[in-house]
Amino acid sequence: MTRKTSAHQGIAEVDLSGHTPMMQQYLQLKSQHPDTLLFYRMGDFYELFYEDAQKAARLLNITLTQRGQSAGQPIPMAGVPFHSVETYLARLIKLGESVAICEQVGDPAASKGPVERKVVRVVTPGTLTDAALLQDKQEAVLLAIAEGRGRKVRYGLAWMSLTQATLHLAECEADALPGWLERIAPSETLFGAGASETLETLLRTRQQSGAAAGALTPVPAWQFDAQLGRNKLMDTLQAASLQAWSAEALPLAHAASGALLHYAAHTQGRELQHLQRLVVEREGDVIALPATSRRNLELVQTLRGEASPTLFSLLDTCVTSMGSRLLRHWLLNPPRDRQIASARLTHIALLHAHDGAQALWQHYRHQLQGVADVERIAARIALDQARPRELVALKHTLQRAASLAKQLPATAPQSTALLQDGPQGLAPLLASLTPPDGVIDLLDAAIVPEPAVLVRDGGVIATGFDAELDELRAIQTNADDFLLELEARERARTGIANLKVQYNRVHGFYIEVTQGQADKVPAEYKRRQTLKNAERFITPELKNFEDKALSAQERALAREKWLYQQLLAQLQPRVAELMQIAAALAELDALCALAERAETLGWCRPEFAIEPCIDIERGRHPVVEMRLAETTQSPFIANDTALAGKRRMQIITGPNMGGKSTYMRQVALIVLLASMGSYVPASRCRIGPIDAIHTRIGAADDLANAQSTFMLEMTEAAQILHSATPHSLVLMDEIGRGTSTFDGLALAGSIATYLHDKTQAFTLFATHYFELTQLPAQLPHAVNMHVAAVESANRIVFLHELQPGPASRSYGIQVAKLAGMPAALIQHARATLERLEQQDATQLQPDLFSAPLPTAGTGEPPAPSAIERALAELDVDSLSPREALQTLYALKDQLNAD
Ligand SMILES: Nc1ncnc2c1ncn2[C@@H]1O[C@H](COP(=O)(O)OP(=O)(O)OP(=O)(O)O)[C@@H](O)[C@H]1O
Repeated sequence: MTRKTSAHQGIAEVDLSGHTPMMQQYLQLKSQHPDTLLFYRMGDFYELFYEDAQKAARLLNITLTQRGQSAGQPIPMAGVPFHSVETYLARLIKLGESVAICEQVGDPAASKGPVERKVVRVVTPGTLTDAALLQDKQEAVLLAIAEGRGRKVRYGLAWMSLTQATLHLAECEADALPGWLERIAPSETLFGAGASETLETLLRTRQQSGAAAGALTPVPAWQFDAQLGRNKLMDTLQAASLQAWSAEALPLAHAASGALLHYAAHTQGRELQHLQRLVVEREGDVIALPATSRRNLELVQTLRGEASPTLFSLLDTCVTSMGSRLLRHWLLNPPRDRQIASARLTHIALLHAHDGAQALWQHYRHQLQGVADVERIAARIALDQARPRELVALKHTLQRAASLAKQLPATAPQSTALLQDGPQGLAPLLASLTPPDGVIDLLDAAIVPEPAVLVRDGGVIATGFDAELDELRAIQTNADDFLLELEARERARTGIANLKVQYNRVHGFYIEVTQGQADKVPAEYKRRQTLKNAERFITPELKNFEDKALSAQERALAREKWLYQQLLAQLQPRVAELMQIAAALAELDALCALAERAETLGWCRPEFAIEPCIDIERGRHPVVEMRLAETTQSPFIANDTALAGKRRMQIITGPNMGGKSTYMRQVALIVLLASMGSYVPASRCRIGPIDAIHTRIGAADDLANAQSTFMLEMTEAAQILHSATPHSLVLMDEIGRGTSTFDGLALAGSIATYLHDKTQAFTLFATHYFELTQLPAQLPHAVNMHVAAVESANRIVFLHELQPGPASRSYGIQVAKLAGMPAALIQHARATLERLEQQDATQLQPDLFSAPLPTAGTGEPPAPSAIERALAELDVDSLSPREALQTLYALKDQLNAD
C-alpha cells in the first residue's frame, strides 16, 4: 500500500539506448511515474510493461504475455480492454494502488514514429472523481499532514474530497493526532518523505491494525512549505488573504495545504478550480466519537463489518446520494454547538407540517426522487471530466431545483408563518435551490436529450447549436441520398441487379458484386477486395465522394469535441453556484429523511439543557427495536435514564441476556442522535452539554496487533480514564472480565471509583461482579440499577426493565440452560453452585473498595521500618571507612533477620 517515493518526486534517469522508439516513449513516461502503475494506451487496450505488467497480472489476475523484444530483452506485457478499464481501476484502488492513465493525444495519421502520448491523470485512492470508482454514500478523502519541528511537536492537517468545494484545515498537538485521523478517516494520507519516526510509526501502525487508514503516500518534504501553501490557497481561492475564512496564522495547516493542492493538481492534470471554501476545524467543535465508540455503537458498520443493520442504515432513507453522504457526516461529526442541532430540529418540525394530503417532507421528497449527484457532476465539470449524460442529468436536476425553489406549498396556517424568511425557516434553504441564470437554457440548447456515452463517438451536441457542425452533418445526411442514387444508377448501367454500394470501417466505401456477375463490371471499376462469393470495387466517382464524406465526418467529430470543451469552459465559472445547489439539495434530503424517520418510528424532539444532565423518558434502542419488530412479535421495553450533576453513575447488574448492553448503548445513541439534530427514540429527552462518548464494550481478540484481550481491555479503559471529562458519557461493559476473578474485581472497582471521584463523567457501568453493588454506599453520586428477570419453574423470563437497586442473583445457569447445554451438565453446575454458596461468602471483603484512592502526594505515608529509621539517624560523614563497612554489614544482618 505504501510507495517508497512519490509518483511525482522527480524524473529518474533512464537508459533508452537500444530500445524501439515506442519503448523509448514508454520508458520516458514511466520515468515520470516510477511508483505508479502506468496504463499505456494502445488502440483498444491499456497495456502495462515490465514490472508493472507483472504486478498487475498478480493483482488483477490477468494474463502476463510478452511483446517482442526491446534492447535485446523480451518485454513482459499485460493489458486490459479500454472499455472495461474502470472495473480494473476500482480493484487496484481498493488495493491501495495508484494508476497513471496515458492516452494517445497526437494524430496517428500525422505522426512519424509512435503517436504522441501523455499521462492525462493519475488515479489514486484519495483523489477519485469518477462516478464509477466512488462509493455513492461515502467520500474519498485526501489528507496531508505537516509536521512541526518545535520543542513540542505539533501537526498541521489539510483534507478534502476532490468532489467537494471545501478544504478543511486544523492544527493539533501530537497526542490529539490519532483522534483526528479517526475522525477524518482518509482514503489516502500524504506525509513528507523524511517525516519523524513517531509520525511514520503512527501512520503505519494504524494501517496495519486495519483501522480504516487508507493508502500512505510520501511526497517530497519541500512541498510542505507554509508560505508556498498559503500562496497556493490564496491563488486557488482568488483571495488576497485568508482572513475571510479565519484561516490566517495556521502555518502548519498552510504547509499541509501546499502539499495537498500540489498532489491534487498533479493527479488531475490541472489545478483545482472548484475549491471555494476553507473551514478551520478546532478540537472542541465536535463531540469526540473515538473509533471504539463508532464500532461498539455500530454507527455505520456492524461489529461484523457489515453496512446494516446500523444506526446509519436505519436513519438513511435519503433519496439522493448527496443526502446520504451529508447525513453520514452529521452522524459522525455531531457538533457541540447546540445551535446547529437546534436549527436542524426546527427544520424537522417544520417538515412535519401537513398540507392536508401529506406532510411537507413527503412533498419535497417526492420532488427529490431521481435528482442527479450535482455535487460530483459540478466537481467533474471543474476538472474537465464531466460526461455528456451527466450534463443532461444536471439539466433535469436544475429544472427540478428551480421548481422546488418556488414551492412553498399550502400548509397549516401556523406553519406557513414558520416557512417565511428567518434563520430558522425553510425559505432560505428553498431559495438557495434557485439555479444559476442561463445554465438550464445553455445545456438544453447544447446537448441532445439522449447523448452518446463519450463525446468522441459523436451524437452529443444538439442540432441548431453550431452552424458549422450542422453543415458538416448535412454533408453526411445528403450522402445517404447520394449513395442510394448511385446504387440505382450503377445497377441500371451495368445490368447487375444485386449490385450494392456499401461501407465498412476498414475498407471505406465500395461497390459489391457477386462472383457470378463480376465479369459484367465496367472497365473503370477498380478491384478493392476479393471475397469468397463477391468482389468489391471502387470507382473514381465513389472515391471522390468517400474523401468528401469521411473528411466531413471526421471534421464533425472534431468540431463536436471542441464544442463540448467550450461548453465545459462556459460552465466552469458556474461551478460555485452549482455546488451551493448541491449543498441545499443534500440538506433538504437529509432533513426530509430525519423528518420521515421521526414520524414513522414515533420519535420525539429532544431538548437541550445548560446544566449537565441526561434525562430520558421511555428511551428505546432504535436498531434492536427494529430488529425485534422484524423477527419476533415481542415489543421493545422502553426504559428511563436519569443522570444529573449529583447522580452521575449507574452500576448496572442483572442476568446475562437481561438487556444491560442494549440499555447502555441506547443511552449513547439517543445522546448522539439529539446532538446531531435528530429526533430521538424516547417519549421525552433533555440533554446537557456533552463533549465525548466513550465506550469500553466486549473484547474481540486483536490478533493483528498481537494484543491479548485483557491488554486491549485495559488499554481502552486507560484511554478513557485519561480523556473523559465531567461532560463525557462513558459506557463500561463488564470491565475486568479478561483476568482472574480477584484481579478483575479489584480493577473494575478501582476503575469505577476513579471514574466517579476523578473523571466525574456520566458513567454507565455494567458488571457481573456483585461485589460492586456495594460501591454506591461509598460513592455518593453512584446508584445501583438492575435489569429485571423472574424465574418460574426453573425457567427464566427477562423483563428487560431497568429497576433501581442491585440484582438479587445472576441466573447464569438458567441462561446456559436456555442456550441448550446438556441437562446433566446443568445439574452438575447447580450442585457446584450450591456448594460454593454454602462456603463462606464472607471470604470476600465486604468493603473491598472502601479505602479512598491513593493520590500522588497526599494520604498518609506508611510508618518507616527499623532499618529506614536507623539509616535516617546515621551521620555518614562521621563514620570511618571501617565503621561504615561494619554498619552496612549490621544493617544487612538485621534485614535478613526480619
Ligand atoms: N429493552 C428491551 N426490550 C426488549 N428486548 C430487549 C431489550 N433489551 C434487550 N433485549 C433483548 O435481549 C437481548 C440481550 O440483550 P443484551 O445483550 O443487552 O443483554 P446483556 O444483559 O448485556 O447480556 P450479557 O450480560 O450476556 O452481555 C437483546 O439482543 C434483545 O433481543
